[in-house]
Amino acid sequence: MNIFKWAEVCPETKNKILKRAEVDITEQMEIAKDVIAEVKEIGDSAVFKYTEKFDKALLTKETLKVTQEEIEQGFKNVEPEFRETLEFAANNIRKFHEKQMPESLWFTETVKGVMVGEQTNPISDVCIYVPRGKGSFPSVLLMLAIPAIVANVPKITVITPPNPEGNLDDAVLAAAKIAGVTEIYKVGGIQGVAAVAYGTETIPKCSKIIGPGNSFVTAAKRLLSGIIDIGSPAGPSEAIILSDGSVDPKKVALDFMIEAEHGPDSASLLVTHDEKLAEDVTKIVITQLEKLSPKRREFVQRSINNYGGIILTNSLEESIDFVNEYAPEHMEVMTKNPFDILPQIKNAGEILLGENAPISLANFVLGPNAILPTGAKAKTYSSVSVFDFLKRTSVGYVTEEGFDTVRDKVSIFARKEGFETHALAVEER
Ligand SMILES: NC(=O)c1ccc[n+]([C@@H]2O[C@H](COP(=O)([O-])OP(=O)(O)OC[C@H]3O[C@@H](n4cnc5c(N)ncnc54)[C@H](O)[C@@H]3O)[C@@H](O)[C@H]2O)c1
Ligand SMILES: N[C@H](CO)Cc1c[nH]c[nH+]1
Ligand SMILES: [Zn+2]
Repeated sequence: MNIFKWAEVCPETKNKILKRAEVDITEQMEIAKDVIAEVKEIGDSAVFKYTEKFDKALLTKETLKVTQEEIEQGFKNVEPEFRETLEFAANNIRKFHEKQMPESLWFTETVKGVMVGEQTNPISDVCIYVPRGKGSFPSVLLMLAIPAIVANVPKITVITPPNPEGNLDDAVLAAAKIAGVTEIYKVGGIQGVAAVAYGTETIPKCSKIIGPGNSFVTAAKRLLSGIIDIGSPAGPSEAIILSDGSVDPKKVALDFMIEAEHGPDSASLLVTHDEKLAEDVTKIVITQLEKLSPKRREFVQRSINNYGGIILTNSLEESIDFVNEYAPEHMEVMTKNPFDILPQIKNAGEILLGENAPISLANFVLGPNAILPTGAKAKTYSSVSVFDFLKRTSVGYVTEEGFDTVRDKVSIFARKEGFETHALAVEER
C-alpha cells in the first residue's frame, strides 16, 4: 500500500497523484486522428473496419443498428430480479431528475415595463455513450437516458461497443427498454464518437455526445470537440474516502476499494490524519483482495499502485484542503460529524455523507447522477443532470413606458462604445 505523508511528499509524486491517469493521452490522440479521418471519409466502412480491429466484431449495414427484437430479447435474457432492480434504480433516478427540472419559462420585471426572463428547451438530438469493456454499464445507460427523457430530448441515439460475437450486453438492452430508448448502434471507441460527430450512411449525425469512456474515447472527443458538443468530462473513475478515524476501519477499507476496481487507470484514495486507521485499512485491504476475481484483484492492485493509496495528513483541516485541491469525482465523508464537513468541501462531483452511503449505492440506485467529472474537472464542472440536455434562451419584452425609461441609457451606452446604428435605433424611434 502506498502511504504518503503529504507534507513530506516530493513535488513529482504530488503532481502524479493530483493529475492521475488523464495526464497524457498523446498516444491515443495519434491513433484517434487516423480513425476519425477515415470515418469522416468513408463512413460505415470505416466503422466496420475499426470495430473489427478494436472490438474483434464483424458488423454489416444490416447488423449495426439494434432491432426492437434484440432489445426485447436482451430484456428477456436478464433475470427477473435484475429487471426489478433496474426498475427500482430507474424510478429513483427519474424522481431525482424530475425534481431538478427548471421551469420552462420565467419572467421578472427589472424596471417598470421591462420584462426579462428565460425560456428553456431541450437539445434537439443527443447521443449517449455507454462504455463496455472493463465492465458492463447498464447503470450508465439509465444515468444518461433518464435525464435526457425527463428533459424531453426529442431524438436520443445510443452507441455502445459490441462483443466479439457482434452482440450488445443483455443488461444494457434491458436498461434501454426500461428507460424507453430504442435507437441503439453497436459501436463504441474512437470510431463510435467519430460516427456520431460526422454521421455515416447508417448512424445519424448528433449535436452532442455524452457519456464516460476510456482514454481512446476521451482522445476522440477532444479531437472532435469543434464538430460535436462533447459534454461532461467523465474519464476513468476515481474516489476519495475522507475519514477522521471515527468510523469502523472495515467500512473505510471496503469503500476505499470500490472505484479502484474499474481499472488500472482509476484512482482511489483514503485521506486521513489518523495513522492507526491507515495501518488498519492497509491490513484489511490485503484480506479483502483475496475475495476478488483475478481480473478485479489485478485492477484494484494496479490502480492503487499507479494513482492511489493513503494520504496521511497532520489534521482534518489539512485533509479537507487536500480534497479541495484534488477535486475528486466521488467522495465519502466518513467522519464523526459529516454534516459539519459538507460546507467545507468545495470541489467534488458527489459527496456521500456518513458510514451508510458507500459509493456503490450512488453508482446504481440512489437517484443522483453517477456520471461525474473526473481528473480534477470537478473544480469547474458538475455531475451530469437534466441541464446537460437543456439549453436556455434569454427573452425580453418592453412596453412603451419601459422603452421611455431605458431609451436615454441605451443611447449613452451605444455612443460611448461607438456604435452609431445601435444609438439611432433608440434615438429615432
Ligand atoms: N466518470 C464516470 O462517470 C464513469 C462512469 C462509468 C465508467 N467510467 C470509466 O469509463 C471507462 C470505460 O472504459 P472501457 O474500456 O470499459 O469502455 P469504453 O467503451 O470506454 O472503451 C472500449 C472501446 O475502446 C476501444 N479501444 C480499446 N482498446 C483500443 C485500442 N488499443 N486502440 C483503439 N481503440 C481501443 C474499443 O473500440 C472499445 O470498444 C473506464 O475508465 C471507467 O472508469 C467513468
Ligand atoms: N463509478 C462509475 C462512475 O465513475 C459508475 C459505475 C457504474 N458501474 C459501476 N460504477
Ligand atoms: Zn463505479
